[in-house]
This record gives sequence, C-alpha cells and structure tokens, in this order.
Amino acid sequence: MENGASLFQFHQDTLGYAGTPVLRELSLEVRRGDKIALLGESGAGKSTLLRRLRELRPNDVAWCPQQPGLVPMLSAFHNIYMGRLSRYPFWYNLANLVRPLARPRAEIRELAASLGLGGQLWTAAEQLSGGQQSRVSLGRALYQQKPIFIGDEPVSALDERQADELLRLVCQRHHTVVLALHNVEQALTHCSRVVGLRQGRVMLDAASCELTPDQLRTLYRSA
Ligand SMILES: Nc1ncnc2c1ncn2[C@@H]1O[C@H](COP(=O)(O)OP(=O)(O)OP(=O)(O)O)[C@@H](O)[C@H]1O
Repeated sequence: MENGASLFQFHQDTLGYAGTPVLRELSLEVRRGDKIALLGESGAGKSTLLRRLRELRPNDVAWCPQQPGLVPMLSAFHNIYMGRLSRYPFWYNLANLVRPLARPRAEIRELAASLGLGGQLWTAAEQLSGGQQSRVSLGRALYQQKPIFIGDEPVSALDERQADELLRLVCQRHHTVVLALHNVEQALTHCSRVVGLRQGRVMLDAASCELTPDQLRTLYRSA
C-alpha cells in the first residue's frame, strides 16, 4: 500500500454511544502517511473518534489509551511486553513472565532506554511516577509494532522536552499516526495535518503548515 491510500473513511456518519450521538455528520478520510493531531476541548469527541478508528482496523493499530491501564504489581518490562501478548503462544508468554528470555529482554531494554526508562525496567508499575507510567504505556504501544499509531493524549503527563522526544519517536516508527493532543505547539510541530473538533463536529481540517497556534486556540474558546 502506498502513501496516500485511504485507510479510514467516514461520510456523514454519526458516532456515539447506545443511541446517543457524540459526533454528527462526520466526514473524514485518513490516508496512509497522515500524521494527524486531533484537537478540541474536553468532551468534543476525540476519544470517541479514536476508539472507532481502532475498532475499524484492530490488527493494524497500536493503541495508546488515555489511562495507562498498567498491571500494578508487574514490572515496566512486563507491562511493555504485554504489547505483544496476543502475538505469541501461551507457553512463550508464561516463560517471559517467570524468567524473561534473551530476545524480548534485549528488545525491551533498548525500547525502555529510548523512553528514558532504562533505570526503571524492573520496577513495579505501582512504584512509578505518573509520567513514568505513561511512558511505560507508550512503550507497550510501540512494542506492538503495528503500522498505525493511535494515541489518546499519550504525552499529556510528560514535560515538554520528553513529550517532544517521544512524539518524534512515535512518528518515526509508524507510517500513519492519529493523536489526540491538547498542546497546539506539539500538534503543529509533530503532525502534518490538524483536525479540530468542536461540539461534536469537525470545525477544521487543514495542513499544519497553513495553520498558526492562535487559529488552533479558537477551538478552545467558549462559544
Ligand atoms: N463510554 C461512554 N458511554 C457514553 N457516553 C460516553 C462514553 N464515553 C464518552 N462519552 C461521552 O461522549 C462525549 C465525548 O467524549 P470523549 O471522551 O470522546 O471526549 P474527548 O474529546 O476525548 O474529551 P477529553 O479531552 O476530556 O478526553 C462526552 O459527552 C462523554 O460524556
């Protein structure tokens, strides 16, 4: 599949929960190679859209949820390993739980180092800070090695420098990226396209190079 090929298409669709619409008359296309920042105030429907994207291509999507959802008593290593749990047979996963094998050890050590978690690899998730937990969650999504990355505010618990480094890493490792973000500078720096939601509708869909931070901030102004 070449860059530009259509991956997701919505035509005047309604997305919501149990008959309650959240996004109305949604028309949107996500193409291979897109790096999309999804912006909009809390409750605008960003997570609802991301969830639907994930449902539509479950085998191609690396998913990084808003809440880290780690197993508290397991180490950072084991939580990151979970990204590939479904890829391996039960006995292999069990072996890695009890005594991690050389290959996943090496792979996850390298990944953890790039996430700034080299010193916390064997620390239980419940003993990590909020930012460290969200980096483990990102690591688990990166370890899935899927072509499309979908992240729901994946760097909101991180400082600016770390957030920039990790967004760069995410964009390098996936041909297509869709990220819910709140930081307009991050959106313009790391993504080539911005989709803005407001009150359940797409209010903006434009190339980042045509946008300014002030234009994006209007998405957050009260009506
Ligand atoms: N599981 C659910 N069942 C019913 N309604 C839901 C559910 N999840 C979200 N909603 C509703 O859908 C609307 C949009 O929520 P959504 O989580 O998509 O917003 P968001 O833009 O991601 O917000 P935030 O930035 O706070 O994460 C909200 O009114 C919310 O109450």
